[in-house]
Amino acid sequence: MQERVGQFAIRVRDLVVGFRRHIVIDHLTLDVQRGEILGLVGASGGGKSVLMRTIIGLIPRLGGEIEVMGSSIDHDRTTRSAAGRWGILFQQGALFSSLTVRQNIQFPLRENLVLSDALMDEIATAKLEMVGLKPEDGDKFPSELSGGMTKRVALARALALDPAIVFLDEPTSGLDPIAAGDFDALIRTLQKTLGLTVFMVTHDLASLNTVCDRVAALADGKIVAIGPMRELLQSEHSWVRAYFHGKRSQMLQPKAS
Ligand SMILES: Nc1ncnc2c1ncn2[C@@H]1O[C@H](COP(=O)(O)OP(=O)(O)OP(=O)(O)O)[C@@H](O)[C@H]1O
Repeated sequence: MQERVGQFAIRVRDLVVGFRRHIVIDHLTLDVQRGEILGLVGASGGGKSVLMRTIIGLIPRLGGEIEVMGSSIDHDRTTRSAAGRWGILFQQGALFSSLTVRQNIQFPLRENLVLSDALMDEIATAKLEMVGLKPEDGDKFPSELSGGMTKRVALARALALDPAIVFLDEPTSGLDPIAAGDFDALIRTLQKTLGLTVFMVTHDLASLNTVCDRVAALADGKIVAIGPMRELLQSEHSWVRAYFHGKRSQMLQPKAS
């Protein structure tokens, strides 16, 4: 099939990443389509975070090519020039504990733009609303937030610069199933209303089932299967089969009547 120009938010070709003699990502190729929610699964320590951090230019690569929204990613020059192209939600939320929620959301704005205080406040209030929080939550400090609220604030901060892509590292970890389901619904709503591309590392089988358009499985440093969840469930790859058809996964799947 001929590829349309601009169809991909992220294109990774033949990527190699390693530390000393330890190769973590081994000639990996991956396309993420614009506007899709892609879930990335893989064994613990298998390289999911390394892949995500390499795509956003935080880790240098040993070989291969990375393109994000049509621009190639260069480890040394990425951080500043990339501002606004993507937002990131790290695993623990990573909010600044000495700043209020509002100041946390405004942090990327202050770093990258020159705006009046009034406009900054307006933007922070709009982002809070976008993630289902109240304007008065903006005055709280991170220590006063529940786990679910922390994730929402971290998401609001990731959205501060109106990015085209958001990277989410295990967004529902540590949340109870109801809060996790609510967060999944929020991600889906934002993807639909803002046309976001979402790259999500997750172990959460419910998220993979309900939110992701496609799921990519990382094993042996490569993407060994990619497609809608129903296709992943049919994969013959031994690790993918063990992941989705192992005892714990079976418990989550409805029993045939
Ligand atoms: N800065 C670093 N220096 C050296 N080794 C690293 C570094 N960052 C990651 N690694 C190694 O790379 C491998 C992949 O780590 P990574 O954090 O990407 O795994 P993961 O798939 O995200 O795991 P988990 O699901 O447990 O979070 C591990 O062996 C880890 O020790």
